[in-house]
Amino acid sequence: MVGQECGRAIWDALRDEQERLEDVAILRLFEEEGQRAQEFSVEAAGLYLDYSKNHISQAGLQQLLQLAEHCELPQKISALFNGERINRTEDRAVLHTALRDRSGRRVMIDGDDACALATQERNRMLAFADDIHSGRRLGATGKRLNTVVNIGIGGSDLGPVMVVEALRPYWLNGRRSFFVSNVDGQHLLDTLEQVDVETTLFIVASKTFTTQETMTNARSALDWFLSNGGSEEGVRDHFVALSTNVQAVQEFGIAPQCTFGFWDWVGGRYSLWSSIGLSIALGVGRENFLGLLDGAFAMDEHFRGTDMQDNMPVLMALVGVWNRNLEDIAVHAILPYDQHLHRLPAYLQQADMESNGKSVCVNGEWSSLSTGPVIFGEAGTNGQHAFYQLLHQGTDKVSCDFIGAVNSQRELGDHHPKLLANLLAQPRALMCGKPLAEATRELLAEGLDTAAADTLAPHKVFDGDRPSNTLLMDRLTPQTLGALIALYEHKIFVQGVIWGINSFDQWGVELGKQLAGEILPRISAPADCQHPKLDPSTEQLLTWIRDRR
Ligand SMILES: O=P(O)(O)OC[C@H]1O[C@](O)(CO)[C@@H](O)[C@@H]1O
Repeated sequence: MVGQECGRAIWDALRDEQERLEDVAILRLFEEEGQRAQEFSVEAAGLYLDYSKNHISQAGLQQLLQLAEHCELPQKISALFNGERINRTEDRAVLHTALRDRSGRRVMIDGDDACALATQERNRMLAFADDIHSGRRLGATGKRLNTVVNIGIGGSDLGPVMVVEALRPYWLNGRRSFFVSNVDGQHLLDTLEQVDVETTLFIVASKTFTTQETMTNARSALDWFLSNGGSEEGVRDHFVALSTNVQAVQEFGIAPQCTFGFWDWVGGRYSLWSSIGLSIALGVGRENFLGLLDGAFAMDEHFRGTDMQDNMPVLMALVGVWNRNLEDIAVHAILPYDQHLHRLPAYLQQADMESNGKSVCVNGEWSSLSTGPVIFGEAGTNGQHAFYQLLHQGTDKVSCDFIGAVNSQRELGDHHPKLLANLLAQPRALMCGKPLAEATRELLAEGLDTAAADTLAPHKVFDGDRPSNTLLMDRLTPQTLGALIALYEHKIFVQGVIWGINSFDQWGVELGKQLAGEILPRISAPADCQHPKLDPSTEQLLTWIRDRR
């Protein structure tokens, strides 16, 4: 069998296997597949993944591996790392991996070595951070720049803020980091209230340097600087830019020596490893920034060099495909049992949903498969007291990633064992559930009479068989964090390959931007002005707004 026919046959076999498993609980699979716990776990780059609590059999997994082969995954992994222009709709290579490859390997792109370019710019950026740390570079009035306000949104915000929060114990003494993203002026105002004009460095982070939110915030920050004692000459000491658009940066008034660049082969949501990571380097220092890159590189090496059946990102992706396409689970929860990873769900929302929330395949045809799930999440245990009710008893299943460190970055009494106990209990509860008979027995043991126990028991039933992964590391460090982020990046890429979509464009964000541009002039314009009519609902909302402004 070749081509499409072969692909169809694999999908048919997968559906047959899923049907067979409908009456087979995950716990039964542990009995049928004696070594399941060992076989369905993998270790790489300081991370340990147990995916045995998914409702998938060894046979199902083997079929998925065949599917990956059929989709030419190994060739596509090579194409990714070798800088082929796999982002077809934007005609770009996708080389965030080159940003963390410090091995001396060359990856040629348009006649240049991407790794060398990355090293050169990283060295400039890190030297700048060193100068700020050592006091060689000061604010305009001679004071140390101990405060950073990163102005960016999406990939120019979520990665840096997530990493800075995750590496809190690594913060250099006395440094303060703020992140402003929302065009809601309150975000900037609330931040400016907390900073001192003489000691603050503003980082304007935008790949395109055209993004409405970022440019609006940057202009307002500049106005604030100038009207709060900052001088025109002082701008060069207090404003830097991170961008691929050097010309727009210059037009804004930031000089080339205060600009750190990157390239169109770095996608926004994959850019924290580039100059976009300046706020990270300023927060945690050169060594820890490099440690982050090294952790990601270790995962890259595992991903490109390991057979698919032992390859962590591949396995995680395939299990995700099983949950999405065979079990029809449309929502995936990211549940880090680590307070310092509290921004990881938000980061992965962009990484996953902007990458794989697509309906059209690379070949331009509508996808016949469901693609990326809805991603949401919250730091454990907070989520437990908010939405886990639905995870355990809701009508729709949600697949989950439980993530945690064996040793806390900061131990306090018996807090961490309690956190770990919850981390292990939740996936176990989701898988094992609690049948009606057991619920009834417990109620009778509590002293309820039979009628009362029978009435209440159905509410205490957990149907179980709800799938999850558990992802552990020894400790959350720059290295393990780097590996964790790279793991998800590659997982998302593999799923895009299986679904036949381009994970590296984001056309779906354009229409809203375009319409906001059309609506903006109407917010304060009188109702009878010459604009063409919008839909009745939007017109009505505009009237309500205008009447109150
Ligand atoms: O870095 P920029 O160009 O300001 O873009 C910010 C974000 O906007 C998007 O283009 C779309 O929302 C993201 O992909 C990107 O991360």
